[in-house]
Amino acid sequence: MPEGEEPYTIVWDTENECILYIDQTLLPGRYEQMRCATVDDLARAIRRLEIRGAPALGIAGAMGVALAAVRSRETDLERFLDEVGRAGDLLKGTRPTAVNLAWGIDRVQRKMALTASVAEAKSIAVAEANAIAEEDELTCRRLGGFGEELFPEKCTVLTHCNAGALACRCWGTALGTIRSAIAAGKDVRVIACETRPLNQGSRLTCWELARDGVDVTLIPDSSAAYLMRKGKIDLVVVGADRITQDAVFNKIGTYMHAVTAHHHRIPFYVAAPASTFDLSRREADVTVEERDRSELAYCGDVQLVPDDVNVLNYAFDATPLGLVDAIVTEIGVLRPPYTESFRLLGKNRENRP
Ligand SMILES: CSC[C@@H](O)[C@@H](O)C(=O)COP(=O)(O)O
Repeated sequence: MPEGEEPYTIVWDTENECILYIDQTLLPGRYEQMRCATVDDLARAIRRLEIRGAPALGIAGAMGVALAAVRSRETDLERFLDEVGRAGDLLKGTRPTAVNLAWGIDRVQRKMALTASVAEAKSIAVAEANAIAEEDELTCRRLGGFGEELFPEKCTVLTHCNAGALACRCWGTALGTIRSAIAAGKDVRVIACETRPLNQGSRLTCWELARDGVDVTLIPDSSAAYLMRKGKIDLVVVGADRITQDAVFNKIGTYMHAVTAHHHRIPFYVAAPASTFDLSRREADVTVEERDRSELAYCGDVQLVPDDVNVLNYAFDATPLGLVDAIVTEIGVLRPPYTESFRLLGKNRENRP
């Protein structure tokens, strides 16, 4: 990282062989870099959403494998790889819907499996995790460049959750398209949905856009439909946690925006890297993460629901592809019919690591 610049969301600390990350649960009140030196610490940080957002989870998973590797005292290669494999499985279980986490873990483990010694496997693990992090920045900037072409010269864009710099190494996916449109001289205003119950929209999206001087306005999630009806939204752009053959998984509430945008004939776009595609699966094959009742039942120390009432807290929903007007990737903009676009994307991925 160039001196004087802000830290990336998540980086490998070469000197101390550990992970440094911005704790996203503290924002917007505190902007603090934390250290994570064990796989158990990393698993806890991911479960608590201190590290979150699909591409950032991909980097975290990759660095988690590197962490397990450098901390291991095992000298036999086979037993060493087994130990690192168990660490990978533990990390995969922390967030089952966001496919980038498993993707990052598998990619580093595949490279390690080709090595001839423990020492070589350790250095390959660190190198591959760093490569994934560096590629993420290039990917977001490329994706942003393709995405900005979808923006009119002057527009108001609605986004949900946080698919920004904090959800990646930097720049962002959905917010990357917004940043690229602004960098191209377009006049873009952003409407950020608060994203109940954990408020990634108000806490993170508003924080990072306001800091960049972007014109951003916060709304409750429930205002989106009315603003669309009043003609106040020109397009919607969101990120993704997993894209299957038939649906886009993203933060709970995304489907609601897609249906409403479709009703009002407002373009609904998804921005996601190729690593978020899971084209061997369909919507029905994917486990949607359910989170603790406390996230809905409390606001800080204040109880919001009686103890004996059931709470259902899905972290994500799935939007059928029929509601998605385009998917912006680092390879280009995919348009319906997606069967053909996905075939080309799959071919392109075969030629990459
Ligand atoms: C570029 S990140 C895209 C998604 O990961 C984002 O929109 C999202 O749903 C994140 O959910 P979270 O539960 O905060 O990890």
